[in-house]
Amino acid sequence: MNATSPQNILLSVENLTVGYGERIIQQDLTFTVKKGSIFALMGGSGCGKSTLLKSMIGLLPPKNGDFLVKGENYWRANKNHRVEIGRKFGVLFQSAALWSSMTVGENIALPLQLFTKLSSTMIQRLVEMKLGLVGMSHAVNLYPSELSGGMKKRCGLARALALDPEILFFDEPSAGLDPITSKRLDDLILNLRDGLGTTIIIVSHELPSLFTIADDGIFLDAETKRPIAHGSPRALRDNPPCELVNDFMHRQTVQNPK
Ligand SMILES: Nc1ncnc2c1ncn2[C@@H]1O[C@H](COP(=O)(O)OP(=O)(O)OP(=O)(O)O)[C@@H](O)[C@H]1O
Repeated sequence: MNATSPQNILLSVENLTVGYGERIIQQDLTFTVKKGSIFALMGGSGCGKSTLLKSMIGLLPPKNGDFLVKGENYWRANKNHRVEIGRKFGVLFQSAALWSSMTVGENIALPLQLFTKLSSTMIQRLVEMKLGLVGMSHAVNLYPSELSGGMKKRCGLARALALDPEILFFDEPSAGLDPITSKRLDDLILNLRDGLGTTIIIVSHELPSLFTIADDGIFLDAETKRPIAHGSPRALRDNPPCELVNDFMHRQTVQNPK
């Protein structure tokens, strides 16, 4: 199958406009995400990356345009059907958003209890399996307050994986992590893509991480409120289409000139 054939397209964003109230944040957003790719939403602070992500995960209805998931029109579907389509999604927020009053194991069990009819023994097994995937089996009985930032991220990821999502959305996964922990998270994300075939949409400012893991993406501009470049972070770094993209992609990568 050709890499860009329609069968390979998992998500299509078509002429999407997103914003809050009367305020438009981004418009004319048109792009596709291929199955099994790691797709980056890039751009400077405040350009609207998280706003677009919110529209893609069902938290913010778009002002215009369409968002198709495997050919199904997400926002034009009725609410029940939209929830059903959303069952394909897993989300990891910047804060990991674990419930503080529950242990890690209980946090991961919650979506399984809410959305499946599995027995408690089976749920327990799945919790152990998901924690094993992110290397956090030992944390099953710990509370979020007992975890470091990196551990919280990995447990948040285990919860995002609870329902075997086809599509994972990450909002700034590396924020606040040291470079080694951040690199481990990159490896984990690559393993999910390569091992489970998960498609990943990622918002991140971490250029080294984006150059390592992302194979496609879109660059949003705050001033024109439009996307100004498409392509992988590596391609945009090596062949920037304009000065803004060039500055963004090179600012942190020019190292040891002599
Ligand atoms: N709930 C909200 N209501 C109104 N305006 C908002 C809301 N959330 C964000 N904004 C505004 O939308 C614009 C885009 O914000 P957004 O968080 O999407 O940008 P971003 O590209 O993700 O930024 P950063 O990289 O700094 O996280 C900003 O001007 C912000 O102030």
